[in-house]
Amino acid sequence: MPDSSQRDDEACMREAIAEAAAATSEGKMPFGAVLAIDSVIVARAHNQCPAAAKRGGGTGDVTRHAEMELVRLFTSKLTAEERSNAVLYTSTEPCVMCAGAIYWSGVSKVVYGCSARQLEALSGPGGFDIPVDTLYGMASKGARRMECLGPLLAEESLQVHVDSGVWKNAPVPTTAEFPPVTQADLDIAVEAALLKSGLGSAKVVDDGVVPVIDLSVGTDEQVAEKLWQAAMEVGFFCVVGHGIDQSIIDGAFGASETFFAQPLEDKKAQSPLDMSINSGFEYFAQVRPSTGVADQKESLQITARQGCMDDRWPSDEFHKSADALLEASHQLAKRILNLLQPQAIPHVEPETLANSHTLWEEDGQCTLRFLHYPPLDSDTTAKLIDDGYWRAGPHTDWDNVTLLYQQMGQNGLECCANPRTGDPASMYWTAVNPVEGGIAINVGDMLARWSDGKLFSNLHRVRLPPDASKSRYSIAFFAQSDKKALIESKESEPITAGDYILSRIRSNFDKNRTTPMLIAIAAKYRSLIGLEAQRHNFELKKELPSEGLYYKLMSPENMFRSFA
Ligand SMILES: O=C(O)CCC(=O)C(=O)O
Ligand SMILES: [Fe+2]
Repeated sequence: MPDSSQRDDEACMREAIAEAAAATSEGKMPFGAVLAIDSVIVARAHNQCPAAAKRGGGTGDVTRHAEMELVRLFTSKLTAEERSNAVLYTSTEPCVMCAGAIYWSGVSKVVYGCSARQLEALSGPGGFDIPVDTLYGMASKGARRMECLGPLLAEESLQVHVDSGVWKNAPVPTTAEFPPVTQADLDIAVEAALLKSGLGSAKVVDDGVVPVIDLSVGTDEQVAEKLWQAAMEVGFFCVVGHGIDQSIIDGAFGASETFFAQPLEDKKAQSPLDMSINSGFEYFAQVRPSTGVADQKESLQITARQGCMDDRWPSDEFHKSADALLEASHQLAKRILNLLQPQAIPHVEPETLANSHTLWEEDGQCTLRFLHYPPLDSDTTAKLIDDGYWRAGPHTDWDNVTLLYQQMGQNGLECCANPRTGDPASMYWTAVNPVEGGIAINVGDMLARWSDGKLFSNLHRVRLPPDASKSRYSIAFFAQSDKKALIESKESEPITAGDYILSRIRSNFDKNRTTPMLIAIAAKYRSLIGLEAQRHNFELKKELPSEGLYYKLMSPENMFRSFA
């Protein structure tokens, strides 16, 4: 039976361990500490070093260990006498730096959870070579003594270290220990695993293997079969013979160049951004979860829903050109979806998928996005590439299919297998260069959901070329089912397309959704993709220097599918 002082020590230690867990949920290193006087907690703190920095993914103040934070906090508030009655509880045996700070703080006793040696089994050698009691013994020779106790509740403290997912030798919990994995969980894990994928060492296959399919050759069945193969094997393909008049495409690119050539203030004034409806002009504002920095682009979003573009058309000419391309793209997307549906979603009525896309109706979600990647001088470009910037950072689209219009000579788009496919051998980037008269097409997450993963959405990105002295223009049409359309997959719960998009936003940015299961999944995909995972994109991004707009982008309320 523990005596009352041991019970008190354990109660206080649990508070220190809770602080360590709080650090994890903020994307910080998993260490916590509290100060107690007569077993009443009077101060608490946790580590403030970003976990991503530990993995080489960012910067951080390395002195912000939990004990340092705590000592700084209470030494400025408590008298010397109060401090001499205080006990400091820390979830893990202090390092040399913190041991020094604790000693100088004048507390009477320090209690630690797991020992540094125990942590080393998870972390690998960590430079904690001098056990802290030896250290205090040495320091207090001839001066005052400070009591040192531990390990205490080591297992509970170590569990927080394991759950944090930051230590390379920590066992990855098996899924058997957790509830079944849902699609939303997978989505979060994959998004998490994407972080820094833009900087990954994946090889680039420049003379890519993106299939080119002529839609005007063969029967519908034959074309459907070719599309299906391409969608299954590569996820990206290029269609020619699609029936869209080149003059419509050229007209839209012309309107795009005219619009983007204007002064920034004019563009903002002509088409003000409303992120809640994903409409309007955006300038270097879209931050990808995979990179944590803004895409080097400006774009104009047109969401084809009633009212979304009211007072947002830059000009009548632009309106006319955009409408023509929107209409033609909508028709082509519907045709492609009709061809894919029998194999992708055999359990729903024919044409259900295609018919779930309306234009300009009450709950339409199709979007046409005009993109411009402005030219840069060579010094700026070199610096941006060095700092991990992309014209468009790696991402998957959230829609059913995307039609992407490119212009000859304006390369840079690359695609890569989705980590969900689970085949590390296919994790390389392939150029998706423009093809004369062709439209690049890719599968998005929504179709992956409809089809229970028979089809996968692909990662893709737009490279910042070493010579970025010329603009790149592209136009993307995102075919997205109407808000009220029900995505009836066989294996996942039915969900409306509107809620699906919202859940993607929430799942990415709701820090409360952190569970050990997600950590396990992220760890699994991290090893598959060979990239650093980061479970707390939202929290991590709060660390990054960014403009106000960025915070708006990150907030679920304000950000309606602006990451597609
Ligand atoms: O500009 C491009 O080629 C790709 C754009 C893209 O992937 C997107 O906006 O989702
Ligand atoms: Fe995209």
